[in-house]
Formats: sequence, C-alpha cells, structure tokens
Amino acid sequence: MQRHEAPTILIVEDDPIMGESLVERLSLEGYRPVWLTTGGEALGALQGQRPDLLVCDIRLPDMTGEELYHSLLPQLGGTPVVFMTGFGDVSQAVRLVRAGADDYLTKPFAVDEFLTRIGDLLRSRGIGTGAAEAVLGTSPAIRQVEQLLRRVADVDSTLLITGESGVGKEVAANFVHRISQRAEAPFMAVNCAAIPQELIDSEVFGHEKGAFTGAHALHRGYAERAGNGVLLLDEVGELPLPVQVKLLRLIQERLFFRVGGEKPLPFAARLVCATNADLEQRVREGAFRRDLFYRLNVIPVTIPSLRDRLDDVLPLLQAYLRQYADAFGRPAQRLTPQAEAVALTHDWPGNVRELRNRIERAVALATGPWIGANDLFPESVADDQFGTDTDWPQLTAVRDESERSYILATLRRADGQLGKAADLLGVGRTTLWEKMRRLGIAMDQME
Ligand SMILES: Nc1ncnc2c1ncn2[C@@H]1O[C@H](COP(=O)(O)OP(=O)(O)OP(=O)(O)O)[C@@H](O)[C@H]1O
Repeated sequence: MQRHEAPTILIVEDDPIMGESLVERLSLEGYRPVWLTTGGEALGALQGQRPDLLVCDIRLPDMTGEELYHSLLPQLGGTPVVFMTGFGDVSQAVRLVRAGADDYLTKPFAVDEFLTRIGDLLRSRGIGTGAAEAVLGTSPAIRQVEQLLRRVADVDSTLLITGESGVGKEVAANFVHRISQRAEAPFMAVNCAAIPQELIDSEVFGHEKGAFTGAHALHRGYAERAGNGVLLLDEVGELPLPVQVKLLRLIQERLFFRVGGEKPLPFAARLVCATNADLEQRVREGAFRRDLFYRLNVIPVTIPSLRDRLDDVLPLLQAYLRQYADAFGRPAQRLTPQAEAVALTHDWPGNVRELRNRIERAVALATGPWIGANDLFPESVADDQFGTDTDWPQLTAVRDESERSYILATLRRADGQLGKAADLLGVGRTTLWEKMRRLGIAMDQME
C-alpha cells in the first residue's frame, strides 16, 4: 500500500453496497480508501505498508472480526481499528474494543457519525485530512466559529468569547490554545466569579511575602503561571473595578505587579476573556470600565446557544454516550428514535453542559443498550405519571430509587462481589454495605 498525502483507509467489507458507498464518501472527504472483501486479502495487504486506519466488518466470508483482529495484531502497530457490526454481534465488538480495537459502529449507522469518529481517531494520531475539520461541532454555526478561532489562533490580540452559560466558552478557549503555537505552554483558566472579590487581585496577579496579613510567602498568580501560554479570565465581567485597572495596564503595557510588589513583571501569555454577561450593559451601569471593554473586545467571538445549532445535539449526545459508556462500563449504546426526537425539541437552557449532565446520568443508570426519552428527560415523564400533588415523589425517594438501581446494576456487573462493586462505585465496602441495608438490597435481588 503506497503512503499518499491523503490518509489511507483500509476497508474490509464483503457487502458490495456498503463497501462502495464507504469508498465513495471517503474519497469525497479527501481520504484514500482501499477496499478489500475478505480477511485473507486484508492479511495479505498488511504484509506491505500499513494504512492510517482500518475499518472492518465483523462478519467476513472467511473469518470473524475477532479472528482477523488477533491475526493482524502483530502487523498493526498503532493503526486504529474500527469494527462495523450488526446488532447480533455487538458482544463480539465489545470484546474487541476491550482487546484493544479503537471503536465500533452498529449497522445501520449514519455516515456522518462514522466520519466524525474516524476523523477523531486520526486526529488523535496526529493525522488530518487537510480539509478544515470540525472539532467543536458539525453545525454550520459552530463551524463558522471554529474557522474564526483557527484564523486568530496565532494572533496575539485579546479574544473576547461570549455566549450563554454552558455553551462551551472555555472549550473554545482551550481549543485556541491547543491549536496555537502556545500549545506546549500552560493553559490557565480562572473563573473570576468563583473567587471571593477580595482575593481576586492576589489570585490573578500574585502577591509578595508580607503584602497583607496572612501573606506568609510569595505567591505567583495566574498571570505569572500562564507563562507563554494562554490566560483565560472566565466571567471577566465580575472583576472588581480596581482589578479592572490592573488588567487594563496588563493589556496596554504587557506588565503587571504582584500585590505589594514594586517590580513590574512582564506578561507573556495570550489573554482570552469570556463572559455570559452583557458587558456593554455592565459598562452602561458603571460596573465595567469602558476603556477595558474596548481593549478586550478586539476579537469578539460569540458561541451560539445549543438551541440555535440543533445539528450539534445528536452528535454531542452520541459522543458523550460513548464516552460515559466506556468510562462507566455501561451497556448503553444508542438513543431510541423517541429520545432523539425529544432531544431535538428540547430548549437546552443549560446548553452543552446540560446535555452532558443529562446523558451522563442516563448512561450511569442504564441497564440495557438503549437510552430512551424517559432516561434523558425523567422530569417530563414524571409530570405525566403522577396525577395529584400527594403522589409526587419527594427528592429523597427519587434519589434512593436511583441509587438503588445503580447499586444493583453495579453488583450485577461485579458478579455479586461486594469488594469489586465498591471499587467500581468508588466507595468503601462498609459504605456500600450500609447503603444496601438502608435501601433494602439483598444479594439475591441481582438477577
Ligand atoms: N463543542 C463541545 N464539544 C464537547 N463538549 C462541549 C462542547 N462545548 C461545551 N462542552 C461541554 O459542556 C460543558 C460546558 O462547557 P464550558 O465550561 O466550556 O462552557 P462555558 O460556556 O465556559 O460555561 P460557563 O459560562 O458556565 O463558564 C463542559 O463539560 C464541556 O466539556
């Protein structure tokens, strides 16, 4: 196999329609697909050069995916492998992933989802298609934001990232850092709203020993620790006015002073600020300095709310579903069509953070391969289920029920071994035992 500029993708698939359509789409996306139809051919081809990625059907005419994978292993090196499986063979696919394969897709799958996954895998190996890739999302709105961020990644002017809470402002700042020439230097994120007002100055700029009561030692602030990297001031609108003055000076002169310090220190990092507040409104109210606002607003970037880019909802849900299912060792694999439909009509007031929390919870509680609408939006289901206010379950009851089913599922996974279940849950054996007693879980309930 000749190594071309475009990443080579070896497809092993005996179904002609599937094989042809993958070849066609991969070529359009700038890859170089090579299509073989049997395991034997794949073994032969891999005697020569390695592809950048191997996509393999789990049921081949001459061998199973497992047989092929184990025979190929010595020749694969770090080549990522993705299996394609029918529903009946999912357990084989799961075994393969446990054995080291990178991913699997259950047929029929959406080609866009397939492309996202292989794109991620190739990127994680430092291989790109050369085309502008979608890292933050696939909707046109977020792609536009991503293109802007790529264009300004290596410009040193201040970035001001705005958007509702949970839209991914910190993710965007982190992305800029990762793709910039500063990537090897630190990324320092400071949430200005989370630090008590009287401490912000010394947290951001540091303090000298003895600068104030309690300043027992010299403290280097975030501005200093960011070095040549990126300093993200999240919720910048919350900075008290005196600190705003220091920030203005830091931007204008690229210098700052530790609290109690007399020696100016150079500021070498790139400043990125983020806010979900309307800074112009805060300027009008006198709570934010106008001159600082202009200084920050050199490159404004607005991250659209999730409800305004619904195209991102399903890919994000799927990506997090996979991530949490792997992390928690849960059987969840897919969303039911109803769950997808409800997710697309939901308003997502908490944006991506809400989406992530919902799917994390649903996967943690999942006992089968499907995530339903009720699992994602339990509150709307509860609404229909309970007629009167007295029937309405109290929080403790809901929490107990959810703990109970999660403990039971964990015990099943741990084959009834209490110690192993406690480890999986991250609690001590005694805590687990006491919880089981309180929640009325007997070992024989596990079946
Ligand atoms: N494009 C994305 N892809 C994957 N996950 C994302 C994306 N955007 C945001 N998230 C996830 O959503 C959550 C919120 O993201 P982030 O903290 O960046 O939001 P934010 O806008 O900075 O929120 P806040 O205004 O509360 O500071 C995080 O868990 C993050 O991983």
